[in-house]
Amino acid sequence: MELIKAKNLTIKYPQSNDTVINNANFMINKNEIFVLVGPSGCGKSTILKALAGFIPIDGTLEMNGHRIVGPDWQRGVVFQDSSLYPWFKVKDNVGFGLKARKFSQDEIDRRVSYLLDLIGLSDQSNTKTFELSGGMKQRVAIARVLANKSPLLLMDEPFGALDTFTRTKMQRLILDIWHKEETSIFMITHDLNEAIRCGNRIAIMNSHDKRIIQVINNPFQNINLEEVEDFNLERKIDSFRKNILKIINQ
Ligand SMILES: Nc1ncnc2c1ncn2[C@@H]1O[C@H](COP(=O)(O)OP(=O)(O)OP(=O)(O)O)[C@@H](O)[C@H]1O
Repeated sequence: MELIKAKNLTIKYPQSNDTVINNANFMINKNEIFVLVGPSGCGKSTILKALAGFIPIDGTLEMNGHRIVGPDWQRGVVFQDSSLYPWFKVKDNVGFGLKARKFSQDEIDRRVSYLLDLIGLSDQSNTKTFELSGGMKQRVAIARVLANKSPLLLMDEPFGALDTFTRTKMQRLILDIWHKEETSIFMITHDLNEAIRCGNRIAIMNSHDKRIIQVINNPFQNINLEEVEDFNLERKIDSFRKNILKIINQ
């Protein structure tokens, strides 16, 4: 089932004559992880900003058949350095959006406690956010977005600032969250192994077409490439990765 539909999506930033995205056409299904890869500067974040409703577009961009005209709770955004309130307790950062939407304190407490359990930070509920590690902060940022039950999470290099070990753990967490919350995820990454581990489908941009040029099904989701011992499987994944690189460099 289709969640997002982009038809002839074209984007120019105000005060610039350059067309950054030119006639892009793609769709994102309900309950899928749609990962976008491509070279630096090709327009990945611009597409994410359009999906979030942060920037004006030409063409059509719809969610559940309704035009995206601005930011709203239905699309939650997680950036590489998500801006949490450092002096807030962890639980207050997670419940912030719900409070703003005037949910009852009971509902907020219930949802926040469930989410802290989900991200493994129940013990840090009352800790001030600035005291957390980078990986923990990113987990709080994800929980804060999940609190709103947005049908679509938009993630721009969410683990880009984390070390490899923490990153691998976060990828597992995302897959776990995705199973439990039945949400859809649009994720940008520079790391092809991350794309292969997380994505149901991988969308590819190159440096000159200004649009998504191909979307491929990923048969290797949920496989942690660092743990693969089967030589044949490793070869298959390697050839899949090389194919993606070939398309990026086209
Ligand atoms: N606010 C802005 N105003 C004008 N031009 C912009 C703005 N933001 C981005 N651009 C331009 O749009 C193009 C695409 O940028 P974008 O950030 O979407 O690329 P990206 O693929 O996400 O890059 P990266 O992988 O390095 O994050 C670039 O040429 C960039 O300079």
